[in-house]
Amino acid sequence: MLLAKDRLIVALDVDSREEALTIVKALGNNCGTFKVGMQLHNSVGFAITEEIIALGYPVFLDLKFHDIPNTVAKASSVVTSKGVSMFTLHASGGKAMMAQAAEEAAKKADLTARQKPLVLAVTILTSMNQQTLNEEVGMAGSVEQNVLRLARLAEEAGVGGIVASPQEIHLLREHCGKDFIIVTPGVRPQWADANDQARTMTPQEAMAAGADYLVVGRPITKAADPAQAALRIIEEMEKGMAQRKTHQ
Ligand SMILES: O=C(O)c1cc(=O)[nH]c(=O)n1[C@@H]1O[C@H](COP(=O)(O)O)[C@@H](O)[C@H]1O
Repeated sequence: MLLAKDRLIVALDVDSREEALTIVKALGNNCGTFKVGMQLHNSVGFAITEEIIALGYPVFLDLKFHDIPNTVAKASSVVTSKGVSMFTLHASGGKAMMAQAAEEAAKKADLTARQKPLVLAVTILTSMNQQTLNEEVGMAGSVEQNVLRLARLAEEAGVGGIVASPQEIHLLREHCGKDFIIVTPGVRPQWADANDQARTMTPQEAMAAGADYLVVGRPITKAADPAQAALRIIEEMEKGMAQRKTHQ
């Protein structure tokens, strides 16, 4: 049984190795996984992912692959060979893309005796709302309908889980398998700014709704005391997990 702190993923959205390692050292074991995204990866390359793994922390490499199946499958093989624990692709890349990525990652993990990474399909970005989805992107239907459709496609394709906003967790828990992992960014404690996130909930609400992991960036990394902010969030997550148990 994972503790609340093991279910907290901290997004290292910074530009340099030094800034990233300062946060990693400040938080230490007060989070389960560090997320390296396109900002940090494109600034300093794979070296930072390898360095954090060498320090003994799991890394979620969030590069959100979205390309033809062969290209994404090969990229999935590469990131697996680096020893990442989780990585992302866009569910809207389609079933074949997701299935081949999951297959290649599993094959590479076997070949290199690495752990099999959790492949996560991003459904509808948490920065989008009903209006941007329908009017800008041109996807018909509600956000919830689209998240659920893409989540089902991801499950059929054989990836391990999805990324969705906390507001869809109840729906996903109802319709997806119980072992299908739900990772939720767009998490905002009452004391933090929403920034560019549109579909938010507090850490307590997201855990009570049934999230497996929360992704939190700025409320921790931009806090005056990141370790203290992480501890406050973990306490809120614990309360949410306790509520979930009494509901089940
Ligand atoms: O894939 C993600 O991690 C992701 C998907 C999504 O829909 N929304 C989203 O915010 N994220 C990531 O989650 C993190 C959220 O950071 P904060 O908004 O600073 O807490 C960022 O690193 C985003 O790239």
